Amino acid sequence: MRFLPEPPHRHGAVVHGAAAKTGVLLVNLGTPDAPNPKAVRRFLAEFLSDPRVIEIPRPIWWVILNGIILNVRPKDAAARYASVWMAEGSPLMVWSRRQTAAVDAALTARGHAVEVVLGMRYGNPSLASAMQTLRERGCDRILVLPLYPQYSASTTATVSDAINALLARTRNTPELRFVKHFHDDPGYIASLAARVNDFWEHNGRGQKLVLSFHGLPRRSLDLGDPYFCECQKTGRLLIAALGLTPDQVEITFQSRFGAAEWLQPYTEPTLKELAKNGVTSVDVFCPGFVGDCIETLEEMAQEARDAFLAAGGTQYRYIPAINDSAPWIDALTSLVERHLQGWPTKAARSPDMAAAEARELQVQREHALELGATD
Ligand SMILES: C=CC1=C(C)c2cc3[nH]c(cc4nc(cc5[nH]c(cc1n2)c(C)c5CCC(=O)O)C(CCC(=O)O)=C4C)c(C)c3C=C
Ligand SMILES: [Fe+2]
Ligand SMILES: [Fe+2]
Repeated sequence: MRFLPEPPHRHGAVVHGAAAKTGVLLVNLGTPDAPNPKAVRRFLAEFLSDPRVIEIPRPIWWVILNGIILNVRPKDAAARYASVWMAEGSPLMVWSRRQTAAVDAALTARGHAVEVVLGMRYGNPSLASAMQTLRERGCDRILVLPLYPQYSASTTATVSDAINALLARTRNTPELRFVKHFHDDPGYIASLAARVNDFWEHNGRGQKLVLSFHGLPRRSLDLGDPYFCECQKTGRLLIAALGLTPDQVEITFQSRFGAAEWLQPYTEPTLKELAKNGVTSVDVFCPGFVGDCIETLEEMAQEARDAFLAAGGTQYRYIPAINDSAPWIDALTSLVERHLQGWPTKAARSPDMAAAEARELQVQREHALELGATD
């Protein structure tokens, strides 16, 4: 077993971690580095090789992935990514970065001295680089918060898998906490409701509100994954917060991938059905995505719109995700704060103490160099 290099530290009289800090690692799925087939292929190869995502026996899946999917999908997906790419990059990256910076600032404003970084499960910035950043900043306690409100093995559990795999190669491991989900968090629900109400205030209300969640293979539900039920609960709570009745809303599942049955009802067929049944205007919102990304901006705001209008609908409006809206940043900051309870996070250090810590860090670096550290 080869261990990852340890950052500079000191033995003996100085207690390890005397100046240990608390880190917060926000994690999202990840996205290609560029909207071109090569970058998309690299991203999809990593993502779709994860056995938590595709639960098909490896030899069979390897042939399908490398023989078909990675030859066909990147070109088409690159064009779809290009259609939503922002000046600063992929929407998922842009919103994740803004959320990270905003939570960092909000925690500081609330008096916490913690390090907040962003890591992506696939692609960049990798979880390895994010964990390394936290180590270099002296974090010996780390709170990991996957930015998925609803737990699923294919999204949330694979984050803890990856972090634990990194720690399995680390000698001096940090103290760790994982947030499992926040599908029923009152602050999250309130920020969803605020987004929808705000949209309606400015644009009026459509006949139906469609709440579309990312899908999963139906089999995951049968095997005990709570994702489906958590989506339903988020939907129920949001409907209540909006003061609506269930008949004014459809809860659906999008982004079906592959030939197997996925969670139902499917979003696009439901939209077509609504149009055929005389519903002419719909408002579409995706509560499971805390930031807009290709799945919302391309699939929901473009593809699904075309399908609804082609089926006879006349007005289709996509309501943007909660992104960096003030209520959501506030809710996310409170969520972090709550999960940090019991860990020292306050910046209650005098300038003298800060100077002493800086000197100590310098001594530790020199000491490590004497010992021949190379990192
Ligand atoms: C919100 C939760 C998500 C679940 C659950 C989820 C499951 C899941 N996804 C795929 C396949 C793909 N997903 C893709 C993009 C994508 N998926 C999520 C979130 C969930 N996925 C996000 C936030 C994104 C956007 C990434 C971005 O760059 O913006 C893609 C890539 C896009 C495409 O080619 O269509 C695939 C493929 C599976 C198989 C799965 C569960 C088994
Ligand atoms: Fe040491
Ligand atoms: Fe997905």
